[in-house]
Amino acid sequence: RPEVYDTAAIQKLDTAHYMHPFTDHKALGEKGARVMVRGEGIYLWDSQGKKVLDGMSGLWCVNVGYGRTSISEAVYKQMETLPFYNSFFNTTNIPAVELAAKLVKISPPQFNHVYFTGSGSEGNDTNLRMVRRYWDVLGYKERHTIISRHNAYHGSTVAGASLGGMDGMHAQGGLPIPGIVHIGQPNYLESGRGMTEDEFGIEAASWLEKKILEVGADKVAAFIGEPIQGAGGVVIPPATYWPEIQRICDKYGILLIADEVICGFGRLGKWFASELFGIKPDLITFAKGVTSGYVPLGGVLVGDRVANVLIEKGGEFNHGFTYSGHPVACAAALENIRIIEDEKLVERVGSETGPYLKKRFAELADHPLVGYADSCGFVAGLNLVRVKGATVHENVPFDEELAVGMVCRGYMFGNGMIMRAVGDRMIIAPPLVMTCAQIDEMIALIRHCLDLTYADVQQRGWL
Ligand SMILES: Cc1ncc(COP(=O)(O)O)c(CNc2cccc(C(=O)O)c2)c1O
Repeated sequence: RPEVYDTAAIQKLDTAHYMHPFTDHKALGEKGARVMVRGEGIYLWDSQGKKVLDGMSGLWCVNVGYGRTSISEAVYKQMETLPFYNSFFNTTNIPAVELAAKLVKISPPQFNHVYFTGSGSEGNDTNLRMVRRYWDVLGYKERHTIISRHNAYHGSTVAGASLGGMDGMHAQGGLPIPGIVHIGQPNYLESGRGMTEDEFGIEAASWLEKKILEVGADKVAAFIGEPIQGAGGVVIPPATYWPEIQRICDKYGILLIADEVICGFGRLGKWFASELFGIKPDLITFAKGVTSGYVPLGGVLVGDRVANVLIEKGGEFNHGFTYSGHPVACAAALENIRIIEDEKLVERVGSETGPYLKKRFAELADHPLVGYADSCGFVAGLNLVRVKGATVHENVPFDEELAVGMVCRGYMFGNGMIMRAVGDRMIIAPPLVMTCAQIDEMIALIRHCLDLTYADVQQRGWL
């Protein structure tokens, strides 16, 4: 491809024909989209030759970094032999079988079966149908309700968006669908005032038991949660939260679904975050990091408790997708996982680069704009505040409509760094291949952009 691109022409066509996800199309049309053309390692280039450090791994997914020719070679080879075949009608294909076996090997011991989909949303739609089918087969026809959390993100299909707790999504399309209810999120900053983190973790988990008793335990099928909420702004729960959630699920016999679309495949320093948080989920949703985003793939790790009932007593499970077990996507995933293993990326994030990122990122809390900074493995977030208080609960936020997070994001993008703004919370989820030296480079870039943002809001009189 030419190094020089006619950006204006591409933007014109883009605005004329391409409706982007989660986008105000008209507003975007007025300024034109940034055209990304190449990736290498942790960097991206746009059509105007600008290089940018991809602090978000694309969309939380490019765990092995860009430019992995061994993945494109594996995809090319598979394309050349069997570019597609389905797994309906008693057929299968080798990459899907090998990937299922591989996922069983690297996942916690209760998982011996895998269900493939094309995305994380489809994975959560599969979860909803699976857990309801499980209880039906066992004769508990009433156990159909799934409990989730406010501000959770579980996808954008009707079930995925309903399982999610994003009000803006529910408002478009009459969601949530019946049988899905939400409890508060374990956000210490937001709701933990007057409690220690550990006390708040127990309190937040108790909201699940309250909801179960409100709905009626005999009507609850499952609880779903992200170990760490990603799109909701990197909400890292207190250490006491998940073990208490597990205890409550066990007490009422409720299935536990861990949505690890972001947290899986090494991002938190374990193959799966459930191991880190001391929970034993019955189902794990995965996508993103399974192929590092090179080819769309998602699915569900199906624990023995559910698999055995569906397999031994369920007969035909009437669910599935054209691209379930897609051979090319599975071939990409197999090579992606081989790279993660070969380069020991999970161990590196767990014992070297994750702790280093934690240390360096925490230093940003000394910046006058930063009221709180926290991280876990390779996800991190910091809060931009107008006034820093003596404690995190005494920080004074900016007025929401000033959208200081977007001002900061603008400086980041303009200075060669991609950092996501969720309100005034700035988050990163960098590629797992990042070295300590590159972490230093990223922190320096973030600090520089915080300085620019600070000068800007000072000049506007917003402080
Ligand atoms: C935890 C979780 N579960 C399910 C999905 C849905 O996966 P698919 O997109 O492949 O259907 C996700 C996806 N996560 C996601 C998707 C789009 C935007 C953002 C953001 O942070 O703005 C995050 C996710 O983060």
